[in-house]
Amino acid sequence: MFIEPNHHSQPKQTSLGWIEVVCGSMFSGKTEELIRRLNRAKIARQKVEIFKPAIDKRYHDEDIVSHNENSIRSTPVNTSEEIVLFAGDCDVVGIDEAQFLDQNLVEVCNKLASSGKRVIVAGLDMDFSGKPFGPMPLLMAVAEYVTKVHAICVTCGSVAQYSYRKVTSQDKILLGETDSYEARCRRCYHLGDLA
Ligand SMILES: Nc1ncnc2c1ncn2[C@@H]1O[C@H](COP(=O)(O)OP(=O)(O)O)[C@@H](O)[C@H]1O
Ligand SMILES: Cc1cn([C@H]2C[C@H](O)[C@@H](COP(=O)(O)O)O2)c(=O)[nH]c1=O
Ligand SMILES: [Zn+2]
Repeated sequence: MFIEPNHHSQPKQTSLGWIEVVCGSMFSGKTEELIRRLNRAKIARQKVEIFKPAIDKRYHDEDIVSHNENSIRSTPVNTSEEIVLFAGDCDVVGIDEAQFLDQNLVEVCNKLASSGKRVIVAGLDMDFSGKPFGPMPLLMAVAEYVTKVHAICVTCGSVAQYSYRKVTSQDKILLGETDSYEARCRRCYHLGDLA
């Protein structure tokens, strides 16, 4: 649980920011947790700017939407550098689906945090094949705080950290929901179709 700092009590130049990463599999609650932290920052009257990769248009062009239909308005970006341009003088930067952004996101987040902003990044730590996804592992390395959230294995009910792909595509990027993916624990993930 994070206690939101009061950015109004200190001049911006003297306060350092930081990076928080929220990671895990699909359906683990990353977006819910991101929205929760951003809404609390808004309640604290902090200026919040929220971004998502433009390719993720599953539910809505601009809104970030969780699997249980919580939503928050965001700005779609094509590159991580656009985040620096649009962040302006905000106190808090939120980024969802960070796994789809370029590796430069690490430098962008460091720059934003060093300029006094709280940066909250959510994304998949692993792709469907169990490999680290995009800039997420590097972000986890440089972040002050990393929260790994877990889903429930749809096969056995255990704690799930894998996003099991139910269709044959081997493309790293394949947008989808329960049509193409399910959350699985280690055992059921490795059992594959036998689970
Ligand atoms: N297998 C599952 N395990 C846990 N939650 C699930 C599962 N399938 C669907 N959900 C729903 O997904 C919600 C989390 O959605 P969301 O925050 O969008 O996850 P993420 O961004 O990690 O994919 C849960 O609160 C729950 O309502
Ligand atoms: C595992 C995996 C997922 N994706 C896609 C599928 C969804 O569109 C998003 C993840 O969304 P969520 O908010 O975390 O549920 O990523 C992909 O393209 N490749 C993968 O390997
Ligand atoms: Zn299982």
